[in-house]
Amino acid sequence: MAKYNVVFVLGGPGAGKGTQCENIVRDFGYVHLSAGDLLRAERQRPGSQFGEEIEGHIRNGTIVPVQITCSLLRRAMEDSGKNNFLIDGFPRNKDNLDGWNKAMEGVADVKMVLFFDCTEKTCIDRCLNRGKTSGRSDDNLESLQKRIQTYTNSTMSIIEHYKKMDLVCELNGENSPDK
Ligand SMILES: Nc1ncnc2c1ncn2[C@@H]1O[C@H](COP(=O)(O)OP(=O)(O)O)[C@@H](O)[C@H]1O
Ligand SMILES: O=c1ccn([C@@H]2O[C@H](COP(=O)(O)OP(=O)(O)O)[C@@H](O)[C@H]2O)c(=O)[nH]1
Ligand SMILES: [Mg+2]
Repeated sequence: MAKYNVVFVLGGPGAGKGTQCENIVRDFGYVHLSAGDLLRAERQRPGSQFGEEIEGHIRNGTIVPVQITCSLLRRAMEDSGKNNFLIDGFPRNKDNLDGWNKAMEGVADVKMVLFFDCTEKTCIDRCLNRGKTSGRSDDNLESLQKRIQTYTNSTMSIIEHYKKMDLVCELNGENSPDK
């Protein structure tokens, strides 16, 4: 049996992944790892050789190469000393999926995928609203349009892949956070 249990949490930008992961942590005691947060922290780390590359992808709504993201996730898992993880915002494309499968086979089992389904309009409205205080370089209309495009063109097929494996639990992202 693999050492780690993983639930992937997917959905468009602003679908509520981070919000619901916090709720799940509060009620069920998983460790929440946001791939985006880990990448933003690595971007800020003095001496990081990946800072500029990460910032370019974030601003453009494109996806950072899996070697970088998967190493950050794996290190965070090891450093936590825990076994059950919510991995939020990953895998986002086929490169992510293939890289994860290669690196984590026998190390982590994907038990389930939580998919927050949300309309484009809600996603955009929420991220623009979040942008008023988030300070994020990608919570603006131009970046958001690219992020939605990446989500439609690259991430949806990953959700489909896990649907075929019968691992997806689909939730309505339009609901209130409590519901
Ligand atoms: N169900 C919801 N209804 C209304 N606003 C929400 C809901 N879920 C999250 N939000 C707000 O929308 C923004 C994006 O939510 P977040 O959890 O960061 O989404 P994601 O991680 O999927 O981008 C945040 O400002 C958050 O407070
Ligand atoms: O596995 C990941 C997760 C995030 N990102 C980058 O980080 C950005 C922000 O991701 P995050 O999940 O924080 O955004 P959210 O969907 O929560 O708004 C994405 O658009 C990508 O550019 C990435 O390249 N790989
Ligand atoms: Mg998030």
